[in-house]
Amino acid sequence: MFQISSELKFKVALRGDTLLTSPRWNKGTAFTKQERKDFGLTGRLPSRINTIDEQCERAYDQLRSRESPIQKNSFLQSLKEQNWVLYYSLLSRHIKELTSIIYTPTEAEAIENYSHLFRRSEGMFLSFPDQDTMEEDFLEQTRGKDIELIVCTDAEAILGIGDQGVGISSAKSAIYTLLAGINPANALSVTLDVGTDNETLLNDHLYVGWPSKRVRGVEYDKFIDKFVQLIRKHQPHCLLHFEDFGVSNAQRLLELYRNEHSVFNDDIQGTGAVTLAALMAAIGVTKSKLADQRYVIFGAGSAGLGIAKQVRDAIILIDGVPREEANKKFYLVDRFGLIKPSLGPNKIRPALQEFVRPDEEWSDVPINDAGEVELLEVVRKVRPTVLIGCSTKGGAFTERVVRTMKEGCERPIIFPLSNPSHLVEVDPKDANDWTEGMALLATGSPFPPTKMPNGKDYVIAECNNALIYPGLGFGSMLSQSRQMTDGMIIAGAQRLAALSPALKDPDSGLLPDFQDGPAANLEVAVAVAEQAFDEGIQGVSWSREEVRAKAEEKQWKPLYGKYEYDEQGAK
Ligand SMILES: NC(=O)c1ccc[n+]([C@@H]2O[C@H](COP(=O)([O-])OP(=O)(O)OC[C@H]3O[C@@H](n4cnc5c(N)ncnc54)[C@H](O)[C@@H]3O)[C@@H](O)[C@H]2O)c1
Ligand SMILES: O=C(O)C[C@H](O)C(=O)O
Ligand SMILES: [Mn+2]
Repeated sequence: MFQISSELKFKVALRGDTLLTSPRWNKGTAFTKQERKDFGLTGRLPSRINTIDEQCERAYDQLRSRESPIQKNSFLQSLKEQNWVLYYSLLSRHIKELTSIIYTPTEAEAIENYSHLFRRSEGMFLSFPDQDTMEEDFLEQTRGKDIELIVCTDAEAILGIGDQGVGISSAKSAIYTLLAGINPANALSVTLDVGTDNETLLNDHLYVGWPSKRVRGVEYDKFIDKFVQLIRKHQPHCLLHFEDFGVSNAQRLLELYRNEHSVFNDDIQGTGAVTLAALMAAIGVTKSKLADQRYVIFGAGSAGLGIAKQVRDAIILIDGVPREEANKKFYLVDRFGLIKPSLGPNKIRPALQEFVRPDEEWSDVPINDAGEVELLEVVRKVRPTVLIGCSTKGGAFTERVVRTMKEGCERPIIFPLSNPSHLVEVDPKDANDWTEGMALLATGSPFPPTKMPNGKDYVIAECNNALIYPGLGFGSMLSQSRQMTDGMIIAGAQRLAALSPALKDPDSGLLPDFQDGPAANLEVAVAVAEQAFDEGIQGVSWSREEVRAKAEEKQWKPLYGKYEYDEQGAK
């Protein structure tokens, strides 16, 4: 349980209702008698003074009275709007249970219904038609603030549920606080509203975003550039986290800006890193090497390509394999089947070039009516040891696909990573049954343990980027590196892999449990910051030996401090 720290003291300039309606400063019934007097609250609150434990107990009881996950999500969203300390304190006490409510999978439903559940706006909305005032709008909310983290999205490819217009996902930012201790006052979620091609939203008169088709091409690029340059000008040290951009923009924008600013794309790099960690744990169980695997990746979008590149880079770095040779270990399959040159340039993004398989290799393999090599045929020919899904196609790893894979290798490593839960490429229970308990499994959304043939539970690791991106980001913020380098990301992934419970017991989950997400992300952050020192790109004056102590010191905790009224104090 958290203790009220006598050392935390704040000078606060808000009084009465403005204090009670400030989620950052509100303590509700936990205001002390003295504070009630000093801040004009005595007549505004019932007499009894509660502890944070009592407040959490009450809030948890209220939460439990909501039946469905989406009702619980709405309740927690309201709580966040009322009192940050109480919200994060409650989440911290029930991390595993409540992460699935505020984040994946329930957030998908909240996002889809954003305009109908809308009560109060959160974060910043920068809309295409208002771009002339973008700088003023940005400064209005950020002037005088030390923004360390901006999570931004244009919501074109939210999870696997596609274009959601302004269905904001502020959960990514909340997870930074919950799992890495980022001060929520220093974080900002930004929605870049460039329209939507989602007809349901466009036809919905309650849709709260800009009701127009998506802006694309030069106009889009200019809008994004205006935003990025604004950040470079006014918040040059902040980490810019890109989330859920469409496949035609994600990689491109990352490459465009990553050398100029500390930019991070979660779907590409966060997913690549967490999947690399899970794979390292899996090969620890099978006692093999990354370079010994044959990889089939189904879904060659942001996540699929991010994983291929991340694992390829690790094969080069760790196993010393030349790049060309390492590339050949990957087989990418997308909606048009295996990625090979004869698909033509329209179906192969330039970024996929390194992983295109030669047509000759497939001349003896059956094709479908559209001339494509389907997943089953790829699995038959390649006999992969690793099969990863990030396709948004629920159920794509059929019984035939999984059984065929099992025929070709003893311990198939199968990671169906698409979110939310109903889009999972194979239910882990089925994959476990079809492989007689031999598959090493990890999923993107949380799933319950499955039974092994010997009756033992097999824990399904949650291979979700939330297990690593808060730590990657925190490590970069802590070291004030101007870039998030590949070396920093690999260092984070290696540290996470080293925490795998499967290294001690092969039947345990491949990755730490989400309940241990804060400890895991702290370790990742330390590794990332140390790597920044090793690469000489830290922007701080303290030394590498102090990284851990500085990390612990910097973490925000959901604790009430003592308030003193001061006109010049915080607002
Ligand atoms: N577990 C995680 O941490 C994690 C991280 C990122 C993404 N994801 C999930 O992965 C999925 C993809 O995300 P993304 O960001 O890469 O999206 P994306 O839009 O960039 O990529 C999706 C890719 O899948 C392909 N695809 C669509 N339908 C297909 C089909 N029927 N067969 C084969 N391929 C098909 C698309 O052509 C595209 O290349 C989503 O469900 C997302 O939730 C999971
Ligand atoms: O949001 C998640 O749960 C993971 C990932 O970023 C995704 O897009 O699915
Ligand atoms: Mn995402």
